[in-house]
Amino acid sequence: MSIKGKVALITGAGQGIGRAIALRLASDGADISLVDVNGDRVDAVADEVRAVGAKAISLVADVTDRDQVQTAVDRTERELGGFDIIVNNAGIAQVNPIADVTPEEVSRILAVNVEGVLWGIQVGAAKFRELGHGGKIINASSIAGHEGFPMLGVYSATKFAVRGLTQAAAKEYASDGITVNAYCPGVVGTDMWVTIDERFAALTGAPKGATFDKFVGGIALGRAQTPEDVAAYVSYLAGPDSDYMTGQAGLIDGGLVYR
Ligand SMILES: NC(=O)C1=CN([C@@H]2O[C@H](COP(=O)(O)OP(=O)(O)OC[C@H]3O[C@@H](n4cnc5c(N)ncnc54)[C@H](O)[C@@H]3O)[C@@H](O)[C@H]2O)C=CC1
Ligand SMILES: CC(=O)C(C)=O
Repeated sequence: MSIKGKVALITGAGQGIGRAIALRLASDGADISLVDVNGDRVDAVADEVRAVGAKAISLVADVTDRDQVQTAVDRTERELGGFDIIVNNAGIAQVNPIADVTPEEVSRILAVNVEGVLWGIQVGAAKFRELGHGGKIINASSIAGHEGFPMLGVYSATKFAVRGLTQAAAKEYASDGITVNAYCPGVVGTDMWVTIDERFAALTGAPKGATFDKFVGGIALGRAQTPEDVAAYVSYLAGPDSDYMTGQAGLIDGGLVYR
C-alpha cells in the first residue's frame, strides 16, 4: 500500500538517515518537506528528492525552537498543500563518561533530542487536528534507547526519553486517528558515527575506527547498517500497513540489542 499524494515533513533531513528517509518516502509517492539547521545541505537533498519525481521544499529550522517548528509545519501545509506525516529525526550524539558530563552538554542534547521531538509531536499533532484528519508521527530513538552504553549515558537517556514521549503521545492522540511510533537503529555509518568513533579514540586511546568496528562486531547480521535500512522501516511506519500500530519503538539493528 502506498503513501501516494501524502505530505511528509522530515527533520534532520540534510544528511544521513534523514536524507535516506526523504528519498525513500519520495519514492513511495509522498511530497517532502525537508527541515534542517544546515540550509545548503537541505537544499541539495531537495534537488535529489525532485529528481525522484516528488515535490520538495527545503526549510531551515532548529528543532529546539518551538516557534521555528511551528513555522516549518505551517509552511509545509501551505506550500505543499497538506500535512500527513512528521518524522522527528534530528538528533545529536555526545560521548563522555558520566563522571565528566557538564551541565552545558546535558542542556544541549536534551534540547535537540528530547525537546526537538516533543515540539515535533505537539506542533505536528495540532496541525493534524486543525486539518481534521489523522496522521503519522515517527520519532528517532536508538538501540541506546533500549540499552545504556558506557560513554553514551546522556545520549542513551535522551533516547529512552523519546520512547516515553512516544508511548504517552500514542495514548493522548489515539482518538484523533494519529499514530505515534519510533524507530531504533543500531550502528549506521553516518557522520554521527564518525564523530562518536573519533571521540572514543580521543578519550580512550583506541585507534580510529576501532570503536565502530567493535560495535559492528556485535551485530548478528554481520554488517553495519545503512541509512536505507532505516528508511525502509520508516516507510512501513509512514504507510497504511502500520495503521494498527502505535506507541512502539521497534529495533532495526541487524540483531544487536534484544528486547
Ligand atoms: N547513526 C546512527 O548509528 C544512529 C542514529 N540514530 C538517530 O538517528 C537520527 C539521525 O542520525 P544520523 O543521520 O546518523 O545523524 P547525522 O549527524 O548524520 O545527521 C543529523 C542531521 O540533523 C541535523 N540537526 C542537528 N541538530 C538539529 C537541530 N537542532 N535542528 C534541526 N536539524 C538538526 C544536522 O544538521 C544533520 O543534518 C538521530 O536522531 C540519531 O540520534 C539512532 C541510532 C543510530
Ligand atoms: C549513535 C547511536 O544511536 C548509538 C551508538 O546507538
